[in-house]
Amino acid sequence: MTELRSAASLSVSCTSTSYQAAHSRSCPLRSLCSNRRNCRPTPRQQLRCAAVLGLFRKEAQAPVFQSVEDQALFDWLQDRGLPYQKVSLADCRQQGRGLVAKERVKAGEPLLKVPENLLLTPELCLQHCRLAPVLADADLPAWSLLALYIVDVDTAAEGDIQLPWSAYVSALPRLTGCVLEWHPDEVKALKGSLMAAAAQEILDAAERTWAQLQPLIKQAEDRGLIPPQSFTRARIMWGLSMLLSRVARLPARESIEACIPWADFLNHAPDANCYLDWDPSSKAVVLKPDRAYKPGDQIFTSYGPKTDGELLLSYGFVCPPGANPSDACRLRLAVEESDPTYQDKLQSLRQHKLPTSISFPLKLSGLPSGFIQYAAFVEAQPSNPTEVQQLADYLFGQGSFPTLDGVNTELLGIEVALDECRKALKGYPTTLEASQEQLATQQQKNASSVLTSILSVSMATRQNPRYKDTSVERLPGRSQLSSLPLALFEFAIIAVLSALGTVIDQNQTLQFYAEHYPDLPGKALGFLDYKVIWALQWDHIYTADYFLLLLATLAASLAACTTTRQWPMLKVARRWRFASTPEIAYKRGVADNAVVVPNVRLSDVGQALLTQGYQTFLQRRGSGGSLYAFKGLAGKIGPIGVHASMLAIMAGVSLGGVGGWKGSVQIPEGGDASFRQILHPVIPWAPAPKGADDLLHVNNFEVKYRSDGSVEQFVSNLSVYTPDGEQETARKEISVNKPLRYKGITAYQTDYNMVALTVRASNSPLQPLGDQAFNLPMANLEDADEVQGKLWATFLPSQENSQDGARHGVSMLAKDFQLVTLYKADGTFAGVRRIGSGTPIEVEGMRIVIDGAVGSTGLELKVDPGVPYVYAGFGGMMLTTLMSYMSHSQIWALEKDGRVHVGGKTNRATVEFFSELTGILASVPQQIDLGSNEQRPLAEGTSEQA
Ligand SMILES: C[S@@+](CC[C@H](N)C(=O)[O-])C[C@H]1O[C@@H](n2cnc3c(N)ncnc32)[C@H](O)[C@@H]1O
Repeated sequence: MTELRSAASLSVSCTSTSYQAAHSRSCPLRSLCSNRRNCRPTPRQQLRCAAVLGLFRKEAQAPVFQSVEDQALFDWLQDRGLPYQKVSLADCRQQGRGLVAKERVKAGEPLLKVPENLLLTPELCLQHCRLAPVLADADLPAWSLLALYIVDVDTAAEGDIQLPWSAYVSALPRLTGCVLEWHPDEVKALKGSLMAAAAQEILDAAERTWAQLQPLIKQAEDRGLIPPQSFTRARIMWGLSMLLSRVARLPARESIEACIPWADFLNHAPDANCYLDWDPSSKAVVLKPDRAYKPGDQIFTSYGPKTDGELLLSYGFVCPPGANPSDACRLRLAVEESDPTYQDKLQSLRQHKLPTSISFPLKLSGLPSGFIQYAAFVEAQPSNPTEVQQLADYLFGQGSFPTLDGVNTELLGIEVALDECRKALKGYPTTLEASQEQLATQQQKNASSVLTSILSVSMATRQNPRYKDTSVERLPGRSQLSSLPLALFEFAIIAVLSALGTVIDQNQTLQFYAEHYPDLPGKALGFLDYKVIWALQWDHIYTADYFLLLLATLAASLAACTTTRQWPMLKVARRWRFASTPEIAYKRGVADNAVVVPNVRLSDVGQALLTQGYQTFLQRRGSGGSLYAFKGLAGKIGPIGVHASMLAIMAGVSLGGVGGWKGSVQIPEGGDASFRQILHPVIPWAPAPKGADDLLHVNNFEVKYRSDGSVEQFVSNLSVYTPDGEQETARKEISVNKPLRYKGITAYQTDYNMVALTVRASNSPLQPLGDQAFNLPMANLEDADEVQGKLWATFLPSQENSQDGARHGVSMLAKDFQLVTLYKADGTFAGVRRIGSGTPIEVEGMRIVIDGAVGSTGLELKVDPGVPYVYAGFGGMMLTTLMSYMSHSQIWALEKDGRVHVGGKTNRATVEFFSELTGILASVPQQIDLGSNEQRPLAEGTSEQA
């Protein structure tokens, strides 16, 4: 299909199903092809054609590959018939490359579908290998053939010879971290651990393979099949390490071992319960995932129920501590010599042909068979030899578990096991949650740090305190910063300084502080004088550099706590985590809330939880199932919100402190001033507010009095004009607590003054012609000696210039805007007049009428860019504090052997939670037929993983 008709003339619709009809003559694109008679398109060619025509939208979203090798491999796989994939290759950080869902994937849906011709089997290796002539009679095992061929392809590629499968081999990694790549010293470091023998076994097997291949390689070199010295030991070891980490066994296909390109990009998840296998119906290797995935999720498989040690040796990685339910350690149980029935117990064990001590392999996923019986026997305290005998018969013979003196020996066994496990696992993080959280934050480990962590875990298991909690120690900076005591300490200092800032007047002059905090005996707090205030910057605490630094430190503490603790905990809380064993369900809950409920169905438990407002998720597993339910997730979000709100408040305060402008002014009625004249920046480079050049005009200032003469309110009528004074842009009547807000500038009513009296005074030299009123300026005597409160005064002359040089006239005094008191030239009282009353008074030959008083308004102006943040922060804080009080409760339940095992926990109100859980379980209907596996679907609102 080389020549295509013009795309413009096409009206073909094509589906991916038709695309998958590879090599078929029914390809719908054939109708577009001028060469259609001879057209036998390969899938790759079809794809190219379709891409040109824009027909396959899905394939148009082709994955972005990290390397040309990956791209070449994908092209090659498609050429060889890899069907449309719902997954794409992606960089999965910790795990290297991995497969990620491109679209929704359902649980159990067959994925990948790698066809037969893409399996690299030992037969195929024998067929294509350049050494084939010398291998015919060698009867090599599968792994030797696979390794030899991989190395063959790799070596040939170096000499620019492309053997079949070179696209696959070129995309293989050079290192995996498996034990074949370790330095001998690293292997030696395993001495004493359970892994030492396993590591040696792998190394010995690899050496045996090399020894077996060496003569064959030599023969091939001699016969000129391969270049001399090209198949080195290091290369063969690399080939084997590839197999260790990539070969899959296919049970449904006679358990053959093969490399399965594309499928071998799947990474391992310890809790995955699905394996790659041959699917006879689709004639391909498929993965049926055990859970649903949404686009962007990495698809995981299981490499088998392997311990961390086994994973490390073969694959070069370990799971985070506690995350691998298949991880195992050995626990030795024996009857203690101090046991009063020691001899009787030994005798009974011998009678049942059992050793007097057994080392059991313990896994998080389950206990080894016979462990519980043995533990129960060792721990039980029968009172006489007959009871010992009886117990042994029950436990190790055919009988069921007896109840001994009211003690259920089965449960006793479990208790012993749990106790021993707890002791043995002391070196691990204390809860599974802790390890999940670590998983969320853990960085990718390189091979040596992996080794360190394994060593530390194995040493810690032996309770060596040196090695405890190494993963926590790895992040000292962040963990110290997020420590609660540090944050509380910072808080306390900030609170004390803030309190000082409230008590000590801020932003006053040195003279002010010298007057109010003199360096004299009897200082405030015994030490507080103006020198201390000035030196410690307590005159402007909120903008002092150390105060801002403290705020920044507290902000860093809060941010660190949010990112390293709260956020991972929220992520963990949001994750559905089903318990795979009763022990995990118990362990996730707290001890008091672990319950075994017989004769109920898991779906009924789910139903009961639903009605109590729990989000409930049910996962079916064979005849049983697992359930996870939670409520009150908002309680986990709340603390994050509180921190975010505090950060917003601190950011607002700091911004206001350093990025603001401020100033104060007295403007008489009718007067105006530009904002820029009044305001000055707190720091020189603080940006000017938007309306800085506009004019503030005082239309009117008024003091309102109550009927008893007391002041009710100070009211200023203000306007704002454009800088040229032409256009009024704002107008507002302001009063105390009712400021003017204009383009980020806030003008508060803070003070007032009397500027002049408007009078008429006949015979005064100041009186203009006619009876026109004139303004007589008032002096402010507020700060004069012996004056308390406000007082203004003026003098109205009665003569131009007297001959004796003395000034003749009337003195007028006002304490407020209501009354004026008049005094004669000799200082005697002349009378009182109400301002604006119009009643004249005759003094010093003048007839005086006081028409009014001209006031000036005292305004405090501020620009605080942090205000929106502070308001938002406080609003958020109120809401999120309430949210924080909600309990986050989680419940795990697992149906196994006809019983439902339940574990639950909550972060608050534990007593209420326990009684709620008890009530819920009590409300679940009892079932008669425990054998039935049928599970009713949950009601609406319940998500369910099939
Ligand atoms: C079959 S390959 C998977 C694809 C591989 N990630 C790649 O980039 O080619 C197995 C290798 O993937 C990595 N791997 C798989 N699962 C992992 C996990 N859970 N954590 C860390 N590494 C993992 C290990 O390096 C392992 O040797």
